[in-house]
Amino acid sequence: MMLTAQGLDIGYGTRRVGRGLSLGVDAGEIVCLLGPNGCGKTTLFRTLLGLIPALGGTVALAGQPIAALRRAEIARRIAYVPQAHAPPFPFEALDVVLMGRTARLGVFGQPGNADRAAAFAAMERLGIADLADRDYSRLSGGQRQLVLIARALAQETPLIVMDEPTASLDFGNQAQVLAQIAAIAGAAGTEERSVILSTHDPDQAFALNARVMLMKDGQFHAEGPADHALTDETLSAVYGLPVAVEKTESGRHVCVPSIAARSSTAGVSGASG
Ligand SMILES: Nc1ncnc2c1ncn2[C@@H]1O[C@H](COP(=O)(O)OP(=O)(O)OP(=O)(O)O)[C@@H](O)[C@H]1O
Repeated sequence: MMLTAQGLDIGYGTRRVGRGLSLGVDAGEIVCLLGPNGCGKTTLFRTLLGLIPALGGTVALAGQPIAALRRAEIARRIAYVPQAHAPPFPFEALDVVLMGRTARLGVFGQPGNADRAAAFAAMERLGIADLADRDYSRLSGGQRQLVLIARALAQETPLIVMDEPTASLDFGNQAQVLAQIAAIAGAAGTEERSVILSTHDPDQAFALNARVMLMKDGQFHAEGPADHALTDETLSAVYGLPVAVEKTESGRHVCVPSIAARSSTAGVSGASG
């Protein structure tokens, strides 16, 4: 197991956001965390990364308790792709990607040509090499997100944690990033790489053939392969409205929320009256 959490209680100081959370991430696996706004996804990620302490339970990386690992040791094992925000001062995009190499350098190490090459290669892989010398703070939200994913790739860790990696991306870039996530997982040289991501789009869990952790109010409501964990019943219960999981002619699963209730009839009677 690349990462295991057992009986994890998460939150901030005395404010408990979730309790009794257990999960494991295997080598090469994609785990998809789904759940409504505020259910605790980001808080769980921060706890798994050791950025905030667990309020109970344990997190272990390759069998070692995260509480006993130094920051640099954690950074060699997990890369974090946070939600993209503009930084307060300008950096070249390539320099942002280069930050992913920092964990691999010694205390006084400066990134060298090999690091710059690795950073640039990560950008090329994501199709954003043309952004390398652009000011990161002036990129679009989607471009910034891709730069942060490149940074995580350049970090060359066995596990990447991504907090809503497609949130600010357009339709085409969402599909591109999903394809990259599928390619990234299970293909890091000789070792297998794992990805754990959160998303608001359950269709993505199907598209990625991911293992799903479906969260509600700080607890796991359902878990397992997408077609097992994501059903009409579980999605309707967690999101609080009727949802139907349907299969398209091409064999893809899509999750369709009910939004029909008022609009059509009200609109028609309003127009005729
Ligand atoms: N620094 C903080 N201090 C105290 N409470 C916080 C802090 N950050 C978040 N919370 C609270 O913790 C709960 C879970 O928030 P979290 O950001 O983990 O949810 P989320 O599932 O990631 O939501 P979203 O889908 O909207 O991003 C929320 O009620 C939030 O208000």
